[in-house]
Amino acid sequence: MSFTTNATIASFGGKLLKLSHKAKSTNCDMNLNLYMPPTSNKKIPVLFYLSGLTCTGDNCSEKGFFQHMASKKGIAVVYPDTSPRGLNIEGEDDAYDFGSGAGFYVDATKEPWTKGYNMYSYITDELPKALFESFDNLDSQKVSITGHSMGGHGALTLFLKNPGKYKSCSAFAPIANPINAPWGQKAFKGYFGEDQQQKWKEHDATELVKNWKGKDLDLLIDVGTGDNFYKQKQLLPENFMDAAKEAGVEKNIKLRMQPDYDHSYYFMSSFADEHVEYHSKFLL
Ligand SMILES: N[C@@H](CCC(=O)N[C@@H](CS)C(=O)NCC(=O)O)C(=O)O
Repeated sequence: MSFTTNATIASFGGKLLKLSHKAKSTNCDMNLNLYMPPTSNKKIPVLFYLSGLTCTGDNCSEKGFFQHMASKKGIAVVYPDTSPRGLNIEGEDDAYDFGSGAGFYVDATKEPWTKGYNMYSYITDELPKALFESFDNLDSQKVSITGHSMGGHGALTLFLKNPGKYKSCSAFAPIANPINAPWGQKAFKGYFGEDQQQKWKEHDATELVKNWKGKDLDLLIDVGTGDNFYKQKQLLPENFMDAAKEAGVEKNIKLRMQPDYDHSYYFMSSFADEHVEYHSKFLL
C-alpha cells in the first residue's frame, strides 16, 4: 500500500517526509516520518528509530537530532508511531502506559487488543515492505534499529528475535527486562494475559539474550544515572548485562552509564550523533 506525503520539511540538508498509509496489521491509518539524507546514492541504508511511551513519530524527529549525523553519513531514518490509533477499543486512551502510544512492539494475543495491537508485525514486516516498495532508493539489505525506553525494548527484542534482519542495534534507556518491571508487566498482562509466561519471555530482552546463538553480540546501550525510571527499576539494564555475561556474549556489548542524564530528549539528543555513527560502521 503506498504512502501519502502530508508534508516535506527541509532538515540538515535533507528532507523529512511526513507520511501516512493504511496498515493491515494495525487495522488503521498509520503516521510516520521518514528522513531522507542529501545523497544521490541509489541504495540508502535505513535506521529504524522506535519511540517510547506517549510518543508519535514526531517527538524524535523534532528534538532527537538524529538527522544531524544521518545527513552526514547518508543514512535514512524511519520514525514510526508507537501504536495503532483510534481503534475504538474500550480503555484504549485511558492510560499513558497501555493502549494508544504504548504498543510495546508486540502482537497482542488477548482480546480485544488483537483487533490491531500488532506493532511487532507492523515494524518487522508490513512497514519495511511498504517503504522498500514505495522508495526504491532505500536499501532493503542494509537496515539497523535503535530506540528509546519502550522503543529501546523494541529495538533490542526485534534485533534478538530476528538474527540477521538488522545489521546493528542500539538503545537509549531501554526497558531491558520488562517481565520484571511495572511497565512491562502491565503491558504484557494486557496484551498477552497473565497466564502466558512463555509469551512474556519471548518479548523480554534479558530472557532473549540468554539464548542468543548468533555470532558475537555487538550492542550500544546508553542509560542516564539521573533517569528517574532507571532509579524506579523500570529499565533494569544490569539484569540484561548479567544475562549476557552468563551466556558469555557480553564482550562487545557497551552499556554506558551516562552521569546525570535523565530520561528525556536532552539525554537522547546528547548521544544521537554517537549512535548514528555506531550504526554507520555496520551500514556503510
Ligand atoms: N508521561 C509519563 C512519562 C512518559 C515518558 O517519559 N515518555 C518518554 C518515553 S518513555 C518520552 O519520550 N516522552 C515524550 C517526550 O519527552 O517528548 C509520566 O508522566 O510518567
